[in-house]
Amino acid sequence: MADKLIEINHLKTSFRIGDDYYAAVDDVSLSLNKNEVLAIVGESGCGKSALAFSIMGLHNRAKIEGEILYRNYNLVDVDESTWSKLRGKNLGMIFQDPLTALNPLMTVGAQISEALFLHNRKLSNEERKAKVIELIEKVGIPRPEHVYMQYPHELSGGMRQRVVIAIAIANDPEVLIADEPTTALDATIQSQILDLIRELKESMNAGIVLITHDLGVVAEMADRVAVMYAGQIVEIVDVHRLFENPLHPYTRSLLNSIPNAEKGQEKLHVIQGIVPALQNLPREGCRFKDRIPWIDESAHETTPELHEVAPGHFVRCTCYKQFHFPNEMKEGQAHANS
Ligand SMILES: Nc1ncnc2c1ncn2[C@@H]1O[C@H](COP(=O)(O)OP(=O)(O)OP(=O)(O)O)[C@@H](O)[C@H]1O
Repeated sequence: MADKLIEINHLKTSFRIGDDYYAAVDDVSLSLNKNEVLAIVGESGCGKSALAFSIMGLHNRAKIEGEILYRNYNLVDVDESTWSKLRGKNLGMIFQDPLTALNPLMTVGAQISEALFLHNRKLSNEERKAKVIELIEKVGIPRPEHVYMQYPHELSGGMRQRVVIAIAIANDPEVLIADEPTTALDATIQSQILDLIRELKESMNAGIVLITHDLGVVAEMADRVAVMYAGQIVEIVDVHRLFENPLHPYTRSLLNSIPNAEKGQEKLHVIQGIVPALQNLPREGCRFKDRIPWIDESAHETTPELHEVAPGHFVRCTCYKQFHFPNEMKEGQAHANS
């Protein structure tokens, strides 16, 4: 695990629905390296947050199997008292919605101060206050002394998200999980927050797991990308190859659904359908197969695996070899018939 901060092996996170358990994260294996941003991307409902919450030990009613190796811990097995030492100290989390992440009844200063106090009792009150002001400044909030005394509702959405980030980085975590950190913000503020996370990555030496459904954010921020579909990783590769040579049909359809000025009026290829509910997921076979019915059944594996098709480029199921968009097929046939 030389450069690996976290190594996840065969992680399965299942929720009880009725009398049975259903896996929202199913046999996920991946690692997070030092100083990298690993993006987890996929449609709503594909299991991104379930994965993030599993890494942070925040699913108290789910059944979690497999391994999440961090230092000499398997985070799947650690008890709550160990978690209270690790969470917020070694592993920080930036939540999606700053309004629900912050306590409306506590001032900004008190909330950041509490995050520091939980893991560092040695600081005097004055030292802690100075550190809080420094953190408020570090996340780019003007007039830190004034903001120290303010309540969350007195700040704009972008400033509130900066406070959430100040809390997440208060104890210099080496792993930072950012779950859709800009979804609740408008476009200008979104890019400021992304700039801030990028700067923090440089200054903190942290590994960042960035959960997003936005491929624009992926292009700007990620070093490596794991594409998730229906609880499974379907492709993992570095960000350059993801955009230049996407292989899994799901990845290709995600990329083709981005509006692009160069494409002009050309129609976007959008794959119909949605991620099935957990109870309706097929227990075997390629989970994406129903959304690409024009691909021959024999192209899919019975038990799809992640194949390393080039160094560091992994793709699930052999169906990627035969995948094409329906219109490409028509063009191909037209050539064949001419
Ligand atoms: N506590 C829970 N109990 C039962 N099912 C759950 C629970 N949490 C999540 N799920 C289900 O697990 C699946 C994955 O959900 P998850 O929130 O991880 O998806 P996501 O990719 O993060 O989506 P979004 O981008 O909308 O947040 C969904 O089908 C969801 O309904």
